[in-house]
Amino acid sequence: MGTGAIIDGKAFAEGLRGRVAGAVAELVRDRGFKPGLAVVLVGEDPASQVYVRNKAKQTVEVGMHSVEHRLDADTSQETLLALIAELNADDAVDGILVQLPLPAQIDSQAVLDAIDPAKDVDGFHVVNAGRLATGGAALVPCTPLGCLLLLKDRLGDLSGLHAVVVGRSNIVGKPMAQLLLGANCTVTVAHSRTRDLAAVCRQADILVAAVGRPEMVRGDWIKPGATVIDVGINRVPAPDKGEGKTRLVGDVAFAEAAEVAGAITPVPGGVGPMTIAVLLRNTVEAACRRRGVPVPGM
Ligand SMILES: Nc1nc2c(c(=O)[nH]1)N[C@@H](CN(C=O)c1ccc(C(=O)N[C@@H](CCC(=O)O)C(=O)O)cc1)CN2
Ligand SMILES: [Mg+2]
Repeated sequence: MGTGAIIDGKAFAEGLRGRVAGAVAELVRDRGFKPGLAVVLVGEDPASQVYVRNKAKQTVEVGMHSVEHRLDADTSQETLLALIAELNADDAVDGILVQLPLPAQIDSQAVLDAIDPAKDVDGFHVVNAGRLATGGAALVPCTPLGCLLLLKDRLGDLSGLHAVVVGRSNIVGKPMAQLLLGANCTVTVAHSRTRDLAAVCRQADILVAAVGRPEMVRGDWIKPGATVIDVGINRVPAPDKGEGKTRLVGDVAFAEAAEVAGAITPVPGGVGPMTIAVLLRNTVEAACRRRGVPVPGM
């Protein structure tokens, strides 16, 4: 097997943002409303600050209304819930996103479940998770939906393929498994306690790695020709770049895996950029559904 093709998530995300911008322009022109997204950041986590800034910037770039709320790290759950209630009631806000992780004094799921499910553009509310699991009209978590879009773009029909998802988080692993089931894959969910994980991965036509362990999935875990989606974003020391320097790596040992895979997403530039592009798409979808307007093709 030669070197696998690189799946360019950055380019795909750029195309998706262009289609979202087209849909927003159409809604403004023909329906007289502009979708709006509110992002909420609690605390000063540097990575979260970057993500929230990029979300607000890209919201404006596609022509939508953007609202940003930054709260201190010691904000109480009560204060955060009061802000969510305000945003739920604000008609200019179609989507509400609370950046994760939240500080330890806050019960994350309680906050996520306080968001109006119709405005839950992250798809983390228990109602949207339930709808996704039962085939209803859900708002779907952005990262796994981004992975599915990349897979369909690469492979077309996924019916009958064996997909192995490594990781069982509510944010990626579980919704990813639901989406792949919905696309008629045979799905295995593996995790840190799975016995002979390498052998399980070797059965995969589609391998999705979402464990948060740098370069855990090795080249010899991959079936020749498989499509590999690497959700991991791990910052590791890079002494070769100089003292104290770091670099980003995924959950997959990229160079080894690319030798065996049919196609693979890189880190950075693979799944990561899809997350925000899908968030914008979900916001348009939420805005249209709330108003009973057909969702434009994106
Ligand atoms: N409420 C949410 N919180 C978090 C989510 C989420 O979807 N909703 N996902 C992640 C963080 N995230 C967005 O919030 C996110 C992660 C990564 C990227 C991205 O573009 N990554 C780049 C590399 C960026 C870098 O240099 O650090 C890439 O992979 O190419 C965008 C968004 C956790 N929290
Ligand atoms: Mg917590």
